[in-house]
Amino acid sequence: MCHTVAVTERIDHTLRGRWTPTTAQLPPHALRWLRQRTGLAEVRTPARTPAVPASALSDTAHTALDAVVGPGFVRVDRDSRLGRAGGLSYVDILEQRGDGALAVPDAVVLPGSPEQVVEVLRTCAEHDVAVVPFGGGTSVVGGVAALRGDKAAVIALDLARLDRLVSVDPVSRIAVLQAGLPAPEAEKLLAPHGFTLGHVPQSYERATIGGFAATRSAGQASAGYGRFEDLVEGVRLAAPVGEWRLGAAPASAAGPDLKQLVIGSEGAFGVITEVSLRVRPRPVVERYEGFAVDGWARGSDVVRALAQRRVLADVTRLSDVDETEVSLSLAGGWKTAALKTYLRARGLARPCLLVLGWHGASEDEVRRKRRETVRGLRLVPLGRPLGEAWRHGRFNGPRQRDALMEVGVCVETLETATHWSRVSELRAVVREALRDALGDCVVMCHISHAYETGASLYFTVLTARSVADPIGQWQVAKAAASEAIAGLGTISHHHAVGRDHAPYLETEIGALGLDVLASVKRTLDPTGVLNPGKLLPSGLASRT
Ligand SMILES: Cc1cc2nc3c(=O)[nH]c(=O)nc-3n(C[C@H](O)[C@H](O)[C@H](O)COP(=O)(O)OP(=O)(O)OC[C@H]3O[C@@H](n4cnc5c(N)ncnc54)[C@H](O)[C@@H]3O)c2cc1C
Repeated sequence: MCHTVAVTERIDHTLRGRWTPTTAQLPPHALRWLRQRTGLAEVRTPARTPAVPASALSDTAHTALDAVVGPGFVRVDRDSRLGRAGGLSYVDILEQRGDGALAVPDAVVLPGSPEQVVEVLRTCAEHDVAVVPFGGGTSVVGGVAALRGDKAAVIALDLARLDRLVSVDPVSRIAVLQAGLPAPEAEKLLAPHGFTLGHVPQSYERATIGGFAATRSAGQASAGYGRFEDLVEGVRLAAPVGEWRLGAAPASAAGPDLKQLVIGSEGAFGVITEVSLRVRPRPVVERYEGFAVDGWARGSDVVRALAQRRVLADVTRLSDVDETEVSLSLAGGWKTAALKTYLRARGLARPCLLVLGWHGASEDEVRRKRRETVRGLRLVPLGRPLGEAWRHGRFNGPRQRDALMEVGVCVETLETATHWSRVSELRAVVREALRDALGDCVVMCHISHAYETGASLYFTVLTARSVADPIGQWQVAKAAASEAIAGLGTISHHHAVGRDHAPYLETEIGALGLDVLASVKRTLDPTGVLNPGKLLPSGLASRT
């Protein structure tokens, strides 16, 4: 295990003006704590500028694409191409820092309408060009890696120009939104109609409507508003073979729900151009509070009871002992010291932080919902400031990651889900696999999505980054964790499959499941131009 601190340049994740530039600095006490726990020492490894090869897009393909989207919307300049080279996983960021080979698209193509998307796909199929649909580019599973498979070139199909609110049906509470709309813009367009989607993942600032649908995303308020797929009423999909529209009614017995073949298809079957979504009245009151429970077992029992009594707060998030300790250690200051004293005084030897948040149309409604949630649980209340502090900092994760990476930390997350009877076992085996693979490391876990039958587990890992092979170091740990998960839980609760989980998909859906998906792909994308190497393991789509 390497024990180093790498002082590096920062990577700017701002794309199209979205994503607040990093300002977070690690305070000295946090750095001291990290050195103690992971053995960091200090060396300098400045980021290198990644190599950008000449574009392999042929002149004929370029001219044909120009004819579809209009001049200026096929871009081959270095900055446009680099800006769409990969997503935001730890490995993506290492590659963007020059650690490892970064796949750069040969061009960025920006269609202006759903019809143009169909034409772009046909043109790409004709000219042997692979297509990577690109929404906000926040994938953390290699979903937007610019892989060309066996094609001559690869484009990033940037959906930024599909940015309209197409219609609102206030009676049915349905809005049709174009796929390239980033979440904050979608909310701005819905607000004058009095509606919200209530979908707030940590990648909210950059992620798009199409990206949410394509990855089966889950937001922080999933207990109240549902996962993204629960909001989807209908989809409009562009495929190389033509257009497919699905979702005629709120419920249907007309055979299997084919919409579900599109939701979660990760750009491998087609490009989602519009989504009909269930919208809800915007909440007037939001209230967040912190609570503590003693130990993980008791904490997960509490969340299970809430889910099974169907009184989960709209936001329900339980940190394990390690995550609670790290939050308190990194926060520092006299307030944290007072909180630790208070927890000890209340007899909590192994405190786990529980954040609960309720949304409603009035103070009365929120008070009623709160009463129903906390009734009979004997939680230790930590007050509204702690809940508000969580809300205030809830998009800070990526910024903290940048600050940690800057001082030489390997920091990454992974997530899964399972049934309640296996939640604690799954947490234990993943922690053990990560520790065996990484040596000195901190592994934290929380539940942020709960269901009557089970919950998601979200892990964050911190260790000293290997200078010699930072990507290999994480890949070994990720493989160990994925193998530990196989058979006990899902390979992904909300991050999707992408490139990184594709080798493990068969363990979850079986060889027959892979064949079903491959045959759907062959029907919609017969020449296999769409997102090679994502969702389905490479080569599978062409298997007969
Ligand atoms: C810091 C951070 C926090 C995150 N937190 C959460 C979280 O709380 N919850 C959560 O669910 N996810 C989270 N994610 C993961 C990610 O934000 C989601 O997967 C999100 O849904 C991706 O949206 P996007 O628009 O950025 O899609 P992209 O990253 O652009 O694309 C994701 C995948 O979908 C495909 N795709 C994109 N748009 C379309 C389209 N219109 N049609 C067909 N395919 C398309 C891409 O080809 C790719 O395979 C997080 C990511 C980061 C970096």
